[in-house]
Order: sequence, then structure tokens, then C-alpha cells
Amino acid sequence: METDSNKCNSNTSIKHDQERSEEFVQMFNTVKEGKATIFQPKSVFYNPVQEFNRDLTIAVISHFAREHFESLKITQEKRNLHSKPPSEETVDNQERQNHEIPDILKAGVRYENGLRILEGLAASGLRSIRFGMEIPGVKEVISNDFDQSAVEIIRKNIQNNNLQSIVHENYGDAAMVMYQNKGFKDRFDVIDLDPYGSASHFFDAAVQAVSEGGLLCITCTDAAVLCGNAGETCYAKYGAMSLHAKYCHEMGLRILLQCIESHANRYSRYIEPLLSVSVDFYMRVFVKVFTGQGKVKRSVSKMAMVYNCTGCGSFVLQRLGQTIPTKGGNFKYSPATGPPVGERCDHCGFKHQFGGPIWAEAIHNVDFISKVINNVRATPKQFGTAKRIEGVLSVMTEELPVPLYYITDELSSILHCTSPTLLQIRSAILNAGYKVSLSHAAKNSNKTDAPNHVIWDIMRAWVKDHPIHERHLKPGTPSAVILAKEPTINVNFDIHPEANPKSRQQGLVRWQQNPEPDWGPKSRAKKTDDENSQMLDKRQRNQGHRKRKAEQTENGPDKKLIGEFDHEEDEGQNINRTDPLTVKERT
Ligand SMILES: C[S@@+](CC[C@H](N)C(=O)[O-])C[C@H]1O[C@@H](n2cnc3c(N)ncnc32)[C@H](O)[C@@H]1O
Ligand SMILES: [Zn+2]
Repeated sequence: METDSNKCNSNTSIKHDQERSEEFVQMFNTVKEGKATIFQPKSVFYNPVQEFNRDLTIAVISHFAREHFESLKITQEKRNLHSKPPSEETVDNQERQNHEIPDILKAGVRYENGLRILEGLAASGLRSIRFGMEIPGVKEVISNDFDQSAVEIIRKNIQNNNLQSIVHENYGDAAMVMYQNKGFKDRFDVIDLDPYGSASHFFDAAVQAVSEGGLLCITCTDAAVLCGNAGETCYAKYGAMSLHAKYCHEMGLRILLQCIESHANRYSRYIEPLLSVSVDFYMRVFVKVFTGQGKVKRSVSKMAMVYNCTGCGSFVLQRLGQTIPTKGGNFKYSPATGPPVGERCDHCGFKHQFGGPIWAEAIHNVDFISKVINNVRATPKQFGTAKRIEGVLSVMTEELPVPLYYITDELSSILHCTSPTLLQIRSAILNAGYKVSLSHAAKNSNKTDAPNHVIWDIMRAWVKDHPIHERHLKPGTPSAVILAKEPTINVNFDIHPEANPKSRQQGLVRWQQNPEPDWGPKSRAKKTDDENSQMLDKRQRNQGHRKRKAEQTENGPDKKLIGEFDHEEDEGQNINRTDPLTVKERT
């Protein structure tokens, strides 16, 4: 029975709810991205620069969903061929509807046989909510974070966008959530990991918790580590030595793929990269994961070490293993033979650095990417960053599958000469009978199957036409040693008909536009006042701790040790994408 006091309480509570809701709206900014509108408190992470990352992910998963339903259809057709379908009456109507394989998939509708997606590190849930609203063919999105306040915001955002039937918030450690769902029936079709810094500590769980043929979407923002700024940290995190070479952005992607593959191999699984992108301040890879002991045996042959000349930057790959075809379509496996280089570089006489292992196979699936481009072109208004997606992905479809690249300006700077234009150097390579392409990871890059000596012959011929000052020919320097030799091939710089890549002819947005203020990886979200005062207490307690620790060491302060303490969180996040890529595209 309703009493007056109850009435009063319920009125008060309605009033409180309204006040709370108004307070809530005033406390937080609202952010609109794609179809989602979300509350975004300062204490929960948000980086608007990552819109490209989120748009691209939605474009990729949307096509993955289409393929998922196509394969369900094929399986169902095969099953129908071999067995008598149950009569209409025996199948419950609702059941049939839920499991139907529709011709046209809709977003924002729950499909019982659709994708189960986990966003392990969801912050405000923006990405998960966009998944729920924009990806057709979804069964469920679990939007997880281990920060209680973030989970609260996710819950509000789900309600606010009316997505309760598809998106579900979850509070937990991402690794634990994945371990708890690694059972055959519980695995996720798609796992998205988008942490601060490295994602490597999630790989072991992720490769187990993704379904057969499922998709991992992984960001690492510690690009500087992957690009050779701290090779020893890269080894600790990714099991490979990175090099600060001109091709470091692609090498970073290949280290990342190598690392995921080696984690997958421990569970008789292997990866197939769909798309690997190094843009802005981060790396992002999309890989499918499969199971197969036979295929896993080939993994070692897919890996290579890299010899990088410290004088002229020439590079040579050494595979770790060989896969040799035998009779009856079988294979035998053996260690690779080498080394492929002498003690000193053939071209300039300097020593080599040794990096890797890296993934030495294709990093993109061109067929898949072409379909993603077509879908984005068909709905140009869906994504705020559609133009950039089209541009970057188009360059990827043109990329040769050979690992790594030369940067034209770097070749010229070694020889202290002017640079050939993009069309001139590409023409010289093509006219010599080799292939060449750009890499999406660097302007003025030349991916080519031409051997190193051909590249240097082209540059020697260039210097003959564009002589350099004698002061640049100091004995023993790379330029003096390289230019002391005559070219062994006929070099022709006449413009080749295929020298100008299609993506360039079409004027697509292929490279990062001028960065806006605050561009870069964001550090952890700011703490509230309470959390700040707790941190201050801790800081005060620790004051002088490092100094005391350093003084205890026999040889005085160990800068490295202090450095590690100071920067562990942020290490590797400060990639300056203009280094070594400060170059404008040469025409
Ligand atoms: C970079 S933000 C995620 C951004 C989000 N994916 C987006 O697109 O806006 C990282 C989030 O991961 C959460 N996080 C960090 N480590 C975690 C862990 N082990 N398990 C779950 N969440 C974690 C943090 O609380 C933070 O909200
Ligand atoms: Zn050299």
C-alpha cells in the first residue's frame, strides 16, 4: 500500500534522479562520433585523433561480418544437400528467425548467429557502442574495462544509445576475461585490444580466446619501441630486436606480427594478416587466427632476421627456417643456411647491425582490403575519415609483398647528392627490370625486388649526372667507397609508364594531414581530486626513494635504472613520425 511518506519518498527520489541526471549531463562532455553520442568525463580516456583507428576497425569488422555470414550460408547449403531439412512444423518459429541467414545485414539489430565481439579495453565504450550501431550482423559486444568509473560510464552510454540488447558492459581485467572465455563454445569472433602503449601482455590470452578463423584487432602505441628507440625493451616486450632504420615503421609492424604468431604457435594456432597499418603514433594489425599443427610447422620459415648496414643502410634478410616441398604434397623442414652477408657490407665496407626476428611474409590481404575500400566508397558518409581510409588502404593494395623499403632521400643523403624524384627513381628501377611500390608507412619509400647492388648502381648513375663536391668523398666513408665503383647495369631514368602509382594519380589522401593541437598518444586519463591526493601522498612517501636507491649502488647513480623507473609507463609512446620521415613526397 502506498503511504504518504512513501509517496513523498518516491517523489523525492524522482526529483533526485532528475537532478542526478542533469548533474550527470553537466559534468560530462558529450562526444559524437559515427552514429554514437557518448558521455565523456575527463577521468575516462578519449583520444579524438583515434577516430581513424575506430572508423577503420568498423570498416574491417563489417566486411569480416559479411564473410562470416557468407560462410554460414555455404555451410548451411552443404548441410541441406546432405540431409533432409526438418519440416516446417518441427522448427520453432522464433528459433528459425533468429538463426536465419539474411541476404541483407542490418546494423543495430541482434543476430543470434552473428559476431560476438569483445572490446577488452573500452574506456567510455565509444568504440563498442559504434560497433553495436554501425556493424551489421552482430550478436553481442562485450565492452570491458578494469576501471569501475569507466564501466559506469559505459553503462550510461549503452542506455543513452538504446543498445541494451546488443552491447553489454563488463568490469574485469581484459586478460582474465579472455582466459575465462577460451573454451571452444565461449570464444569471441572478434577481439579488439586498444591499450595505452604495448598490447603484448594480452597476446597469450587473445590467441586462445578468439574463435577458429576469428579476428584480432590490436593496437600498440609504443611505436618508438617497435621502431628501434629501445631495442632491448622491444625484445623484452615482443621477443625481437627492433632497429632504428629508415624502414623501421614497417619493421615494427612485422615484429608485432611475429610476436602474435609465436604466441599463437604455442597453442597449435597461426595467424593470417588481413591488414597491418602504421600511421600517426601507433601500429594496428588485423589478423585472423586458425588452428593446424601442420601449418604451425611452417611458422619458423615465415620469420627472418635483418642485417642492416651501419654505413649505407643496405639491408638483407635471413630466414630462420626452410620449408621444402617433398613427394605427395608434403613438406620437410630444416634450418636455413647463411649468413647472407659477409662480415662487412659489400657496398660500403661498414659492419652490420642484427635485428629481428620479423614476420617476413605478406602483411596485408589485398583481396580483403580491396573489398573494404569498395564498401567505404559505397557509403562515403558513414565515416568521418573515409577519405583517409580510402587513401591509406589504396596504397596498401599497391604495396609489393617484399619486406621493408629504401627511402629515396636517405640514399641521397648517404651519397651527399640531390635526390631523384619519385618518378625518376621508380622509373630507373622499373627500366632495370624490377618491381617497385610505395609503402603506406613512409613517404618516398621504395619497396622493391631489386637487389641492393642495383639500387646503388642507380644512385651511382644519378651522381654521374648530378656530381657532388669532392669534400664528400673522404676516404673510408660510405659515399667514397660506394662511388669508387662503376655501375654494372645500364641505368635509364626515362619516365616509365608504370612509375606513377594509381593512388597518387587519383590524388588520394595517403599520408597524415597536418597534426592538430594535442596530436599524439594520450597518457592515462586524469585522476579525480581524491585519486590525485592519494597519488600525492604516495609521491611524498617516495620522495628521495630513487635517489637513496641510486646512492646505495657502488658506482653512484645508475641513470638507466632511474630512467626505467621514471618512464616505464610512457616509454615508447613518444614517436615522432617525422623522424625518419620528415620528407615531403618528391615529384
Ligand atoms: C587507450 S584506452 C581505450 C580506448 C578505447 N578503446 C577507445 O577507442 O576509445 C585504455 C583503457 O584500457 C583500460 N585498461 C587498461 N588495462 C586494462 C586491463 N588490463 N583490463 C581492462 N581494462 C584495462 C583503461 O582503464 C582505459 O580505460
Ligand atoms: Zn653498407
